[in-house]
Amino acid sequence: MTATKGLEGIVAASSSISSIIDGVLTYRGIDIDELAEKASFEEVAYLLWHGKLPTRLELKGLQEQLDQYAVLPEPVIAGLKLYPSGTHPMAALRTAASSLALYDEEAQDMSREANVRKAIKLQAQLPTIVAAFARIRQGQEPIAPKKGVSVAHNFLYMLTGEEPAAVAVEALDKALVLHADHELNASTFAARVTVATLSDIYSGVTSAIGALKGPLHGGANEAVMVMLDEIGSLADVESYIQAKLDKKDKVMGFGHRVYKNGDPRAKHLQRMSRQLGELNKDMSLYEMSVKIEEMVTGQKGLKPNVDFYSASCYTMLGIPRDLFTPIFAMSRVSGWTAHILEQLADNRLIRPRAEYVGPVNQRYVPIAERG
Ligand SMILES: CC(=O)SCCNC(=O)CCNC(=O)[C@H](O)C(C)(C)COP(=O)(O)OP(=O)(O)OC[C@H]1O[C@@H](n2cnc3c(N)ncnc32)[C@H](O)[C@@H]1OP(=O)(O)O
Ligand SMILES: O=C([O-])CC(=O)C(=O)O
Repeated sequence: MTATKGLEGIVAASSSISSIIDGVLTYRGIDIDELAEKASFEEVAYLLWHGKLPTRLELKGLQEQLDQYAVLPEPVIAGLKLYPSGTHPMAALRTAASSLALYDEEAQDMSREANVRKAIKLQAQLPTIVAAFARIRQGQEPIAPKKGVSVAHNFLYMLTGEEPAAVAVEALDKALVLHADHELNASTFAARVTVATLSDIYSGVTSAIGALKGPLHGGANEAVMVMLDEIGSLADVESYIQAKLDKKDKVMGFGHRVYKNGDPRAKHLQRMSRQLGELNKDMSLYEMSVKIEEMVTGQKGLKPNVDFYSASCYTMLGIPRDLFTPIFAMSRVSGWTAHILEQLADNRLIRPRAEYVGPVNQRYVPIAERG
């Protein structure tokens, strides 16, 4: 038995949710380029869960369910108020998402019908948690969700208490579409491993949030912004990035386990970053990002991934950098839950083997003889 480090190239599940074939990403067979231009996030979530685009009536039904479920149980809000100051929003989201199960009477109901309902509940509630926590940590009261508006609109409204600009809603909606699913990435795998023991959907999503938090995965979008803030200006990009490349340090937001010729989502976010810069009449973050890309791609051949240009986009939308990964989670929960439903529909425990590389033929030495 020989281990493959990081399971690179190992096919660990069959799935009909999203595919990456020859560098092309599809959700249920539809090219992400088309979905990014034409679909709303709610349509995409429905597509991921049900394998087909919704009719007008089905979309209306989903909107009504999202409206109904977006309100958090009072004890979950009370819990958010107890977290210590300085708690990272991803840690808060992980804990609060887990606590949702305590107040859902059907948390342990493993029927498909109940699990689809819980997928919609989680989709509705995660944005409310992120926005509520963002306000609570600043000493503000959370804002109740609005009915009849999109996830993107509602999130920006709950964050600021103001009606968001149409252009901001459109940009966030597209970002949510682009982040919704991505085959067997680390957090989705974590979700599938968890529910494959027949644990509940809340446990699966809690595992996934924990896996997304790390900077090699979803946490990279925040790390990109930390880097842009550290650099500070276009004039300082060259020396900063060159020093990183010379030391063989990783430049966050570049490289990918699967895409070697570029992440198809990055171009949409790059375009969005340029457009938001033009709109804000401040091209500095966009220009810094482009310069970083020129250097990293030029010298290392590494291309930007989904986390690179999303950082400048979210900042130009006025979103604090430690909310970037929670925003990723509030989109990806659609994909996680679609994968959980798929796993449970044809379940088998996920339990690979390890290649043992430790000592052999050792004996127990009584404690008195151990020196
Ligand atoms: C939503 C997402 O999860 S997208 C990914 C988000 N993560 C990041 O942006 C973090 C930065 N990128 C990385 O750490 C990696 O590219 C990962 C984690 C995405 C992929 O990792 P792996 O497939 O294991 O690639 P691995 O780390 O083995 O890299 C291969 C080589 O490219 C180098 N490399 C990979 N990414 C980078 C990077 N961002 N900056 C500099 N060098 C890099 C590695 O150092 C390694 O070099 P070596 O062969 O000389 O040792
Ligand atoms: O697929 C991966 O390994 C990471 C990624 O891009 C994602 O989860 O969107």
